[in-house]
Amino acid sequence: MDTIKVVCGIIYQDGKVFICRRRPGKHLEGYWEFPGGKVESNEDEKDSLSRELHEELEMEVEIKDYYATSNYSYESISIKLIAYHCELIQYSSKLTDHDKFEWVSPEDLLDWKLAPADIPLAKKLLNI
Ligand SMILES: Nc1nc2c([nH]c(=O)n2[C@H]2C[C@H](O)[C@@H](COP(=O)(O)OP(=O)(O)OP(=O)(O)O)O2)c(=O)[nH]1
Repeated sequence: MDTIKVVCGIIYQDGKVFICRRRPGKHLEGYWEFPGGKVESNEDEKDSLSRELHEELEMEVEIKDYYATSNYSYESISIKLIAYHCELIQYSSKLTDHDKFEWVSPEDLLDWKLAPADIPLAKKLLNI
């Protein structure tokens, strides 16, 4: 099975974390995720994350430390989901690939229907 490399941001503002819902028509529609996207070949992970956040959300962040990687096999594809901590610089509610966003307390993350690959990342934030 092919493995794709995906980078995502755990984006904080005032102690809350940003999640967004994949819009209808997308793979995993209706699931909530940490925003990001596929890393192109030879692309630096942080450059890729900045690019995806601009393209999908017109969001600007400061990318901080590497956080963790979650490897997950869906039916037709395996993904290596690489997460970085980020701090929000600027966002004005623009959505393209998603139909909703929320700022949530880390302890409430598991109440949301997260994409399966994201659940280990959310659990790690809670030390469980
Ligand atoms: N961006 C992001 N993608 C995730 C997360 N969790 C997870 O399983 N994924 C999956 C969904 C997608 O199959 C893939 C990310 O690709 P992408 O977000 O660039 O998707 P894309 O725009 O190319 O859309 P598509 O081709 O899948 O329709 O990884 C996550 O937290 N963030």
